[in-house]
Amino acid sequence: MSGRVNMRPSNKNTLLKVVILGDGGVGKSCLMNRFVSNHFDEHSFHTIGVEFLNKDIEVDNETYTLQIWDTAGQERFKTLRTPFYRGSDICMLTYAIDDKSSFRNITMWKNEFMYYADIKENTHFPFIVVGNKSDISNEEREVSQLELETWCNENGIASCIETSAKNASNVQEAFKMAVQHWLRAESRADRNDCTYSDTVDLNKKQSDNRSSCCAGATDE
Ligand SMILES: Nc1nc2c(ncn2[C@@H]2O[C@H](COP(=O)(O)OP(=O)(O)OP(=O)(O)O)[C@@H](O)[C@H]2O)c(=O)[nH]1
Repeated sequence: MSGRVNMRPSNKNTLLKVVILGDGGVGKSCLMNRFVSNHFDEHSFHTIGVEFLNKDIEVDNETYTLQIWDTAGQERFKTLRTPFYRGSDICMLTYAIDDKSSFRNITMWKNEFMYYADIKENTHFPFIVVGNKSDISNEEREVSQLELETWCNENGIASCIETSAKNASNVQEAFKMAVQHWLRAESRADRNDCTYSDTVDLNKKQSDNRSSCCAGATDE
């Protein structure tokens, strides 16, 4: 028996909830607007609470509907944003590469997300780290790509990318990378569940109304 079990009808898009977190001013709203409407606002206002937009994306010949939640990064809006973390499929931890303190704070954002989304430690949750404003000059840069990669390695995060919402560099790629990361996490979870079901004691009497993650699996 092989392969992961796809339980959804093939004509339905998978809906993925993506939450974008990071300090106020790093460009979360601009990233979402660049991705959804290919638009950039030089004078973007601070977000109050949360806003969300949907956008379809094709990855590996499958279409996914991303429900993107743009949150308010300012500390005073914490109680307005945290109730929306639960049920997220992907978390985008965002900083601005010309703002070192926003980079240092991604640890705080990760912890805040884990706590309010109720994600257990050691869970392979699909985080992606995004260093935005890559259009700035070298003189203005405060966080190197090496620092980004080192932080991700130390924190067990496999996906990181530098973007510019301003000139659209890597924005599509960041969301695509996020979905690919989610797919890897899903297939790992499926494998773990199937490993469990493979080791069920067949001599033990089982109830008739049991459910199995591997129901409908086919031999290939
Ligand atoms: N140079 C440059 N500026 C950007 C980029 N993305 C956003 N900005 C600017 O950064 C400022 C803040 O952008 P927002 O998208 O509102 O930031 P935010 O993270 O949503 O901020 P909060 O809503 O307060 O959490 C705006 O003036 C944007 O024009 C980028 O890629 N490059």
